Amino acid sequence: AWDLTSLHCSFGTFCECDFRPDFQGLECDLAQHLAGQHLARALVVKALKAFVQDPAPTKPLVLSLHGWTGTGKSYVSSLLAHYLFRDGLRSPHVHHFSPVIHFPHPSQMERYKGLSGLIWFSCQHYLEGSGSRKEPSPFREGSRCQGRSPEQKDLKSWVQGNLTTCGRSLFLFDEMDKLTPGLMEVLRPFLGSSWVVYGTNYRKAIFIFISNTGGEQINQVALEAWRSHRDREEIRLQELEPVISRAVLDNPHHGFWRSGIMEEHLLDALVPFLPLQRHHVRHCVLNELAQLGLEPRDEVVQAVLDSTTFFPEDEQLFSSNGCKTVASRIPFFL
Ligand SMILES: Nc1ncnc2c1ncn2[C@@H]1O[C@H](COP(=O)(O)OP(=O)(O)OP(=O)(O)O)[C@@H](O)[C@H]1O
Repeated sequence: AWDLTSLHCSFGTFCECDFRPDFQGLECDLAQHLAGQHLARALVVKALKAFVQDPAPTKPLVLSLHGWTGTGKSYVSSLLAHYLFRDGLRSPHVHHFSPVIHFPHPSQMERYKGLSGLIWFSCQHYLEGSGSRKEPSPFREGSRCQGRSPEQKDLKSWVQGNLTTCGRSLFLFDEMDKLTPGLMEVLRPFLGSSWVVYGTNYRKAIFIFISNTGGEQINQVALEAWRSHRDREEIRLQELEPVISRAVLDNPHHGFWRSGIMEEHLLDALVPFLPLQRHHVRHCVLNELAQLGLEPRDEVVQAVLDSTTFFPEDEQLFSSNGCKTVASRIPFFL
């Protein structure tokens, strides 16, 4: 059947598809619910605003999110999708890739890259795979494949096809540190300013890459700041950027390894997520209780905190898995 919106989009560089940015809502939600991430919050909002308000960006927006597990990387990505697209994560223009689901076999890398043959990108497979994620994982909000039939495509033509349908597409690449090296090379041309896709303003796309790479180094900077009695909010991006870059460049399991993406400065921002402390975990518990429509009960908050493990051993400062398991542990204490 003809999809008139897609048809219209494919001819119009002005096309915004279901892109309906609501920055006020985003900023409000982040301020209220995102715990302990002053750098990520400021950086993401600033980069997005500048990008979206530019009527003719010279390149797509490319953000790389880094940090320890459970610190809010996927959570922030899901909020971005929610406040940028009318249908949020269900929008047909929001695309999520996870290596273990979409690129599981290193031996088939050439096929994934699109250099030979075709592979199945199965939405159904994605949805079944998402079952392992813990509620309220942002990626479980129903089918983001809705309205799209499973495609038989390689990564390059998949991205290109989606950009042709809608220049204002959002691509989320999860677990970048579990990718077999080489695959991301095919994305490199899309991230700069020279790629030409006929009839499409691909420069309006947003790419978000997520990984734990650099997490240990970020934690170390946060720990040293704490030991020297510096406020966490005094930690600056300039301290973290070089250590994250180094960690990525040194990690052969990271998708950017030898891809040229870092070397050619195609990333617009490295976004650090700091390790979460006890009061941040408390914040997460309160968020979760509110979401469940429950009163903030002290004994529940305390029980969740008591069941959280912290590191390093001496200081017991940072939550071992951030807020990742907060939602799944709350029911035990109700
Ligand atoms: N900084 C935070 N503020 C508020 N809630 C948070 C924060 N970090 C995590 N959470 C909560 O914990 C859940 C899991 O976090 P999330 O999936 O975003 O972690 P992650 O950093 O992507 O972890 P991983 O690296 O393991 O994928 C979120 O859905 C959210 O409910």
